Amino acid sequence: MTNLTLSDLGWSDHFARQLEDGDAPARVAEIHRTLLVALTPDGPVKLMAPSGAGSFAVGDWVGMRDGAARTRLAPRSQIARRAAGHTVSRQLVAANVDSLGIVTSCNDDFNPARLERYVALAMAGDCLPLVILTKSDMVDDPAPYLAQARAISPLVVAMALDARDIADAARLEPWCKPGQTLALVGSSGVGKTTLQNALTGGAEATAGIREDDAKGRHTTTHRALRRCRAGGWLIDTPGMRELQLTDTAEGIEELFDDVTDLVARCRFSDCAHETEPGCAVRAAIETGDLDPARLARWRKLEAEDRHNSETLAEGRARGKSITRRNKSIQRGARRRKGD
Ligand SMILES: Nc1nc2c(ncn2[C@@H]2O[C@H](COP(=O)(O)OP(=O)(O)OP(=O)(O)O)[C@@H](O)[C@H]2O)c(=O)[nH]1
Ligand SMILES: [Zn+2]
Repeated sequence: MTNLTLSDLGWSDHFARQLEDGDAPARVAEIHRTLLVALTPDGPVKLMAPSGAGSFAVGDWVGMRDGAARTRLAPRSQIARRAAGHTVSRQLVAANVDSLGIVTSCNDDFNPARLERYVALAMAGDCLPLVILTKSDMVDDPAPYLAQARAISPLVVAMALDARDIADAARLEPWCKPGQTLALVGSSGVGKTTLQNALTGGAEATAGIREDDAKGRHTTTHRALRRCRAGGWLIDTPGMRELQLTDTAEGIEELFDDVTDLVARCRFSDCAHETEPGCAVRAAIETGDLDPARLARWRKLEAEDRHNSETLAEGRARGKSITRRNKSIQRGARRRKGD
Protein backbone atom coordinates (compact mmCIF):
# COMPACT_ATOMS: atom_id res chain seq x y z
CA MET A 1 0.00 0.00 0.00
CA THR A 2 1.07 3.54 -0.57
CA ASN A 3 -0.63 6.66 0.66
CA LEU A 4 -0.94 7.88 -2.90
CA THR A 5 -4.33 8.45 -4.42
CA LEU A 6 -5.02 8.26 -8.13
CA SER A 7 -5.17 12.03 -8.29
CA ASP A 8 -1.79 12.25 -6.53
CA LEU A 9 -0.52 10.14 -9.40
CA GLY A 10 -1.94 12.59 -11.94
CA TRP A 11 -5.22 10.84 -12.74
CA SER A 12 -8.03 12.99 -14.13
CA ASP A 13 -11.38 12.78 -15.92
CA HIS A 14 -9.52 12.76 -19.21
CA PHE A 15 -8.25 9.27 -18.35
CA ALA A 16 -11.31 8.12 -16.41
CA ARG A 17 -13.41 8.55 -19.54
CA GLN A 18 -11.14 6.17 -21.44
CA LEU A 19 -10.90 3.40 -18.89
CA GLU A 20 -12.74 0.25 -19.85
CA ASP A 21 -14.93 -1.59 -17.38
CA GLY A 22 -12.95 -4.21 -15.53
CA ASP A 23 -9.59 -2.45 -16.07
CA ALA A 24 -7.75 -0.72 -13.26
CA PRO A 25 -5.62 2.36 -13.81
CA ALA A 26 -1.84 2.42 -13.33
CA ARG A 27 0.82 4.96 -14.25
CA VAL A 28 3.96 3.74 -16.00
CA ALA A 29 7.10 4.50 -13.99
CA GLU A 30 9.66 2.28 -15.69
CA ILE A 31 9.92 0.50 -18.99
CA HIS A 32 11.97 -2.66 -19.22
CA ARG A 33 12.50 -4.98 -22.12
CA THR A 34 9.38 -7.03 -21.66
CA LEU A 35 7.60 -5.51 -18.74
CA LEU A 36 6.49 -2.26 -17.24
CA VAL A 37 6.62 -1.09 -13.67
CA ALA A 38 3.58 1.03 -12.94
CA LEU A 39 2.39 2.93 -9.88
CA THR A 40 -1.03 2.41 -8.37
CA PRO A 41 -2.64 3.48 -5.08
CA ASP A 42 -1.86 -0.06 -3.90
CA GLY A 43 1.83 0.32 -4.66
CA PRO A 44 4.06 -0.44 -7.64
CA VAL A 45 3.13 -3.35 -9.89
CA LYS A 46 4.96 -5.22 -12.61
CA LEU A 47 2.91 -5.55 -15.76
CA MET A 48 3.33 -7.60 -18.86
CA ALA A 49 2.95 -5.62 -22.05
CA PRO A 50 1.31 -7.84 -24.68
CA SER A 51 1.54 -5.09 -27.30
CA GLY A 52 5.25 -4.62 -26.58
CA ALA A 53 6.83 -2.47 -23.90
CA GLY A 54 7.98 -0.08 -26.64
CA SER A 55 4.44 1.09 -27.28
CA PHE A 56 4.35 2.72 -23.85
CA ALA A 57 6.18 5.73 -22.47
CA VAL A 58 7.12 6.66 -18.95
CA GLY A 59 4.27 8.77 -17.58
CA ASP A 60 1.59 6.89 -19.52
CA TRP A 61 -1.63 5.78 -17.91
CA VAL A 62 -2.63 2.24 -18.73
CA GLY A 63 -5.68 0.11 -18.14
CA MET A 64 -4.45 -3.06 -16.43
CA ARG A 65 -6.09 -6.42 -15.96
CA ASP A 66 -4.69 -9.80 -14.93
CA GLY A 67 -1.14 -8.50 -14.59
CA ALA A 68 -1.02 -7.00 -18.06
CA ALA A 69 -1.14 -3.49 -19.45
CA ARG A 70 -4.09 -3.97 -21.77
CA THR A 71 -4.62 -0.47 -23.06
CA ARG A 72 -2.66 2.72 -23.29
CA LEU A 73 -4.92 5.61 -22.36
CA ALA A 74 -4.46 8.51 -24.76
CA PRO A 75 -2.14 10.97 -23.04
CA ARG A 76 -2.90 14.64 -22.48
CA SER A 77 0.54 15.57 -23.70
CA GLN A 78 3.66 13.78 -24.77
CA ILE A 79 7.23 14.28 -25.80
CA ALA A 80 7.99 12.33 -28.93
CA ARG A 81 10.53 12.20 -31.63
CA ARG A 82 8.47 12.49 -34.72
CA ALA A 83 9.17 11.32 -38.23
CA ALA A 84 6.89 12.47 -41.00
CA GLY A 85 6.79 10.32 -44.11
CA HIS A 86 4.19 8.25 -45.89
CA THR A 87 3.23 7.05 -42.49
CA VAL A 88 4.02 9.04 -39.42
CA SER A 89 6.18 7.15 -37.00
CA ARG A 90 7.12 8.40 -33.62
CA GLN A 91 9.27 7.32 -30.80
CA LEU A 92 7.72 8.19 -27.49
CA VAL A 93 10.02 9.75 -24.95
CA ALA A 94 7.57 10.56 -22.15
CA ALA A 95 3.83 11.00 -21.71
CA ASN A 96 1.60 13.24 -19.66
CA VAL A 97 4.32 15.79 -19.12
CA ASP A 98 2.56 18.98 -18.07
CA SER A 99 5.66 21.12 -18.31
CA LEU A 100 8.88 20.64 -20.20
CA GLY A 101 11.66 22.33 -18.25
CA ILE A 102 14.21 23.45 -20.80
CA VAL A 103 17.42 23.82 -18.84
CA THR A 104 20.23 25.99 -20.10
CA SER A 105 22.81 28.01 -18.29
CA CYS A 106 23.32 31.75 -18.32
CA ASN A 107 26.77 31.34 -19.83
CA ASP A 108 28.33 29.24 -22.60
CA ASP A 109 25.38 26.91 -23.08
CA PHE A 110 22.96 29.72 -23.84
CA ASN A 111 21.86 29.49 -27.45
CA PRO A 112 18.54 31.10 -28.45
CA ALA A 113 18.24 29.01 -31.63
CA ARG A 114 18.47 25.77 -29.68
CA LEU A 115 16.09 27.09 -27.04
CA GLU A 116 13.62 27.84 -29.76
CA ARG A 117 13.78 24.25 -30.98
CA TYR A 118 13.10 22.90 -27.52
CA VAL A 119 10.19 25.30 -27.11
CA ALA A 120 8.84 24.04 -30.44
CA LEU A 121 9.20 20.46 -29.20
CA ALA A 122 7.25 21.28 -26.03
CA MET A 123 4.50 22.95 -28.00
CA ALA A 124 4.26 20.10 -30.47
CA GLY A 125 3.57 17.82 -27.52
CA ASP A 126 1.14 20.15 -25.72
CA CYS A 127 3.57 20.69 -22.87
CA LEU A 128 4.12 24.06 -21.26
CA PRO A 129 7.57 25.40 -22.17
CA LEU A 130 9.38 26.39 -18.98
CA VAL A 131 12.82 27.85 -19.61
CA ILE A 132 15.15 27.38 -16.66
CA LEU A 133 18.31 29.46 -16.83
CA THR A 134 20.79 27.99 -14.38
CA LYS A 135 24.07 29.45 -13.13
CA SER A 136 22.52 32.86 -12.60
CA ASP A 137 25.21 33.27 -9.94
CA MET A 138 27.87 33.25 -12.66
CA VAL A 139 26.65 36.33 -14.51
CA ASP A 140 26.27 39.91 -13.31
CA ASP A 141 22.74 40.18 -14.60
CA PRO A 142 20.56 37.35 -15.91
CA ALA A 143 17.95 39.83 -17.25
CA PRO A 144 19.21 39.86 -20.87
CA TYR A 145 19.04 36.03 -20.95
CA LEU A 146 15.55 36.04 -19.52
CA ALA A 147 14.46 38.63 -22.06
CA GLN A 148 15.79 36.53 -24.95
CA ALA A 149 14.03 33.43 -23.67
CA ARG A 150 10.73 35.26 -23.20
CA ALA A 151 11.01 36.77 -26.68
CA ILE A 152 10.66 33.28 -28.17
CA SER A 153 6.96 33.08 -27.43
CA PRO A 154 4.44 34.64 -25.05
CA LEU A 155 3.78 31.09 -23.84
CA VAL A 156 7.31 30.73 -22.50
CA VAL A 157 7.76 31.06 -18.77
CA ALA A 158 11.39 31.79 -17.95
CA MET A 159 13.27 31.98 -14.68
CA ALA A 160 16.90 32.33 -13.73
CA LEU A 161 18.30 30.55 -10.71
CA ASP A 162 21.27 29.01 -8.99
CA ALA A 163 20.42 25.32 -9.18
CA ARG A 164 22.64 24.54 -6.19
CA ASP A 165 20.60 26.77 -3.93
CA ILE A 166 17.71 24.70 -2.55
CA ALA A 167 15.52 27.74 -1.94
CA ASP A 168 16.12 28.96 -5.48
CA ALA A 169 15.41 25.52 -6.97
CA ALA A 170 12.19 25.43 -4.94
CA ARG A 171 10.87 28.16 -7.22
CA LEU A 172 10.20 25.28 -9.66
CA GLU A 173 7.76 23.66 -7.24
CA PRO A 174 4.63 25.19 -8.79
CA TRP A 175 5.42 23.03 -11.83
CA CYS A 176 5.67 19.84 -9.79
CA LYS A 177 2.86 20.15 -7.27
CA PRO A 178 0.32 17.35 -6.76
CA GLY A 179 -0.94 16.01 -10.05
CA GLN A 180 1.70 17.91 -12.06
CA THR A 181 4.48 16.27 -14.03
CA LEU A 182 7.69 18.00 -15.02
CA ALA A 183 10.47 16.73 -17.28
CA LEU A 184 13.83 18.38 -17.75
CA VAL A 185 15.81 18.54 -20.98
CA GLY A 186 19.03 20.29 -21.81
CA SER A 187 22.71 19.77 -22.53
CA SER A 188 25.03 17.91 -20.24
CA GLY A 189 26.36 19.96 -17.37
CA VAL A 190 23.67 22.62 -17.24
CA GLY A 191 22.37 21.48 -13.85
CA LYS A 192 19.55 19.00 -14.50
CA THR A 193 20.73 16.51 -11.89
CA THR A 194 21.30 19.27 -9.38
CA LEU A 195 17.73 20.49 -9.90
CA GLN A 196 16.27 17.00 -9.78
CA ASN A 197 17.98 16.25 -6.52
CA ALA A 198 16.69 19.51 -5.08
CA LEU A 199 13.14 18.75 -6.21
CA THR A 200 12.99 15.10 -5.23
CA GLY A 201 15.19 15.18 -2.18
CA GLY A 202 17.74 13.13 -4.07
CA ALA A 203 16.83 9.94 -2.25
CA GLU A 204 15.72 8.03 -5.29
CA ALA A 205 18.67 9.02 -7.43
CA THR A 206 20.65 6.11 -6.12
CA ALA A 207 17.81 3.72 -5.30
CA GLY A 208 18.06 1.43 -8.27
CA ILE A 209 16.15 -1.74 -8.90
CA ARG A 210 17.87 -4.78 -10.32
CA GLU A 211 16.61 -6.75 -13.23
CA ASP A 212 18.11 -9.70 -15.08
CA ASP A 213 18.87 -8.81 -18.66
CA ALA A 214 18.82 -11.27 -21.55
CA LYS A 215 22.37 -12.43 -20.84
CA GLY A 216 21.58 -13.11 -17.21
CA ARG A 217 23.48 -10.09 -15.92
CA HIS A 218 22.06 -7.70 -13.44
CA THR A 219 21.36 -4.27 -14.81
CA THR A 220 20.53 -1.45 -12.51
CA THR A 221 17.96 1.06 -13.54
CA HIS A 222 16.43 3.81 -11.53
CA ARG A 223 12.84 4.78 -11.34
CA ALA A 224 12.10 7.12 -14.20
CA LEU A 225 8.97 8.66 -12.68
CA ARG A 226 10.07 10.20 -9.43
CA ARG A 227 8.04 11.84 -6.71
CA CYS A 228 8.83 15.47 -5.96
CA ARG A 229 8.85 16.90 -2.49
CA ALA A 230 6.10 19.25 -3.62
CA GLY A 231 3.85 16.25 -4.36
CA GLY A 232 4.13 16.08 -8.14
CA TRP A 233 6.32 14.05 -10.45
CA LEU A 234 9.58 14.36 -12.28
CA ILE A 235 10.35 12.27 -15.33
CA ASP A 236 13.98 11.39 -15.84
CA THR A 237 14.76 8.78 -18.48
CA PRO A 238 17.80 8.12 -20.65
CA GLY A 239 15.57 9.03 -23.62
CA MET A 240 14.83 12.39 -22.05
CA ARG A 241 18.49 12.94 -21.26
CA GLU A 242 19.59 12.10 -24.77
CA LEU A 243 16.77 13.93 -26.42
CA GLN A 244 17.94 15.75 -29.47
CA LEU A 245 15.68 17.69 -31.66
CA THR A 246 14.36 15.91 -34.67
CA ASP A 247 11.03 16.35 -36.30
CA THR A 248 9.08 19.08 -34.59
CA ALA A 249 7.13 20.42 -37.56
CA GLU A 250 3.92 21.07 -35.63
CA GLY A 251 5.70 22.96 -32.91
CA ILE A 252 7.64 25.05 -35.38
CA GLU A 253 4.41 26.03 -37.09
CA GLU A 254 2.88 27.04 -33.80
CA LEU A 255 5.92 28.92 -32.64
CA PHE A 256 6.25 30.81 -35.90
CA ASP A 257 2.56 31.29 -36.63
CA ASP A 258 3.23 34.89 -37.71
CA VAL A 259 5.65 33.64 -40.37
CA THR A 260 3.45 30.77 -41.50
CA ASP A 261 0.48 33.17 -41.79
CA LEU A 262 2.56 35.34 -44.09
CA VAL A 263 3.76 32.35 -46.10
CA ALA A 264 0.12 31.40 -46.68
CA ARG A 265 -0.43 34.81 -48.23
CA CYS A 266 2.43 34.61 -50.76
CA ARG A 267 1.16 34.56 -54.35
CA PHE A 268 2.95 31.30 -55.18
CA SER A 269 2.42 28.30 -52.98
CA ASP A 270 6.04 27.27 -53.50
CA CYS A 271 7.39 30.76 -52.85
CA ALA A 272 10.98 30.69 -51.62
CA HIS A 273 10.59 34.26 -50.31
CA GLU A 274 13.63 35.35 -52.30
CA THR A 275 12.75 37.31 -55.44
CA GLU A 276 9.24 36.09 -56.28
CA PRO A 277 6.58 38.73 -56.97
CA GLY A 278 3.71 38.89 -54.50
CA CYS A 279 5.81 37.57 -51.62
CA ALA A 280 4.07 38.48 -48.38
CA VAL A 281 7.11 37.52 -46.32
CA ARG A 282 9.47 39.95 -48.02
CA ALA A 283 6.78 42.63 -47.92
CA ALA A 284 6.52 42.22 -44.15
CA ILE A 285 10.28 42.55 -43.82
CA GLU A 286 10.24 45.75 -45.86
CA THR A 287 7.52 47.31 -43.72
CA GLY A 288 9.33 46.20 -40.57
CA ASP A 289 6.49 43.89 -39.49
CA LEU A 290 8.78 40.87 -39.56
CA ASP A 291 12.25 40.79 -38.10
CA PRO A 292 14.72 39.36 -40.68
CA ALA A 293 16.49 37.51 -37.86
CA ARG A 294 13.22 35.79 -36.99
CA LEU A 295 12.76 34.77 -40.62
CA ALA A 296 16.32 33.41 -40.67
CA ARG A 297 15.64 31.35 -37.54
CA TRP A 298 12.44 29.98 -39.06
CA ARG A 299 14.27 29.04 -42.27
CA LYS A 300 16.96 27.25 -40.33
CA LEU A 301 14.53 25.29 -38.15
CA GLU A 302 12.41 24.39 -41.14
CA ALA A 303 15.40 23.20 -43.14
CA GLU A 304 16.74 21.10 -40.28
CA ASP A 305 13.33 19.67 -39.65
CA ARG A 306 12.93 18.69 -43.28
CA HIS A 307 16.38 17.18 -43.36
CA ASN A 308 15.65 15.08 -40.29
CA SER A 309 12.34 13.89 -41.68
CA GLU A 310 14.02 12.90 -44.92
CA THR A 311 16.76 11.04 -43.10
CA LEU A 312 14.10 9.11 -41.25
CA ALA A 313 12.11 8.39 -44.38
CA GLU A 314 15.20 7.12 -46.21
CA GLY A 315 16.13 4.93 -43.27
CA ARG A 316 12.67 3.43 -43.27
CA ALA A 317 12.78 2.83 -47.01
CA ARG A 318 15.96 0.85 -46.53
CA GLY A 319 14.25 -1.17 -43.87
CA LYS A 320 16.60 -0.15 -41.11
CA SER A 321 15.56 -0.92 -37.60
CA ILE A 322 14.17 1.90 -35.52
CA THR A 323 17.14 1.64 -33.23
CA ARG A 324 19.69 2.19 -35.95
CA ARG A 325 17.67 5.06 -37.36
CA ASN A 326 17.54 6.85 -34.08
CA LYS A 327 21.22 6.34 -33.54
CA SER A 328 21.97 8.04 -36.82
CA ILE A 329 19.66 10.94 -36.01
CA GLN A 330 21.34 11.33 -32.68
CA ARG A 331 24.74 11.36 -34.33
CA GLY A 332 23.55 14.00 -36.78
CA ALA A 333 21.98 16.04 -34.04
CA ARG A 334 25.15 15.82 -31.99
CA ARG A 335 27.17 17.15 -34.93
CA ARG A 336 24.80 20.06 -35.24
CA LYS A 337 24.81 20.74 -31.52
CA GLY A 338 27.72 23.13 -31.71
CA ASP A 339 26.03 25.44 -34.22
N1 LIG B 1 27.57 27.94 -10.13
C1 LIG B 1 26.61 27.08 -10.45
N2 LIG B 1 26.91 25.79 -10.69
C2 LIG B 1 25.93 24.95 -11.03
C3 LIG B 1 24.58 25.38 -11.16
N3 LIG B 1 23.83 24.31 -11.54
C4 LIG B 1 24.66 23.27 -11.65
N4 LIG B 1 25.94 23.64 -11.33
C5 LIG B 1 27.12 22.79 -11.32
O1 LIG B 1 27.34 22.33 -12.65
C6 LIG B 1 27.80 20.96 -12.65
C7 LIG B 1 26.91 20.09 -13.51
O2 LIG B 1 25.61 20.02 -12.93
P1 LIG B 1 24.66 18.75 -13.15
O3 LIG B 1 23.46 18.96 -12.33
O4 LIG B 1 25.41 17.49 -12.97
O5 LIG B 1 24.33 18.91 -14.70
P2 LIG B 1 23.44 17.94 -15.62
O6 LIG B 1 22.65 18.83 -16.50
O7 LIG B 1 22.69 16.99 -14.79
O8 LIG B 1 24.51 17.19 -16.45
P3 LIG B 1 24.41 15.69 -17.07
O9 LIG B 1 24.20 14.77 -15.91
O10 LIG B 1 25.73 15.50 -17.72
O11 LIG B 1 23.25 15.71 -18.03
C8 LIG B 1 27.84 20.55 -11.18
O12 LIG B 1 29.17 20.71 -10.71
C9 LIG B 1 26.90 21.53 -10.50
O13 LIG B 1 27.23 21.76 -9.15
C10 LIG B 1 24.28 26.75 -10.89
O14 LIG B 1 23.14 27.22 -10.99
N5 LIG B 1 25.34 27.55 -10.54
ZN1 LIG C 1 7.04 34.43 -50.21
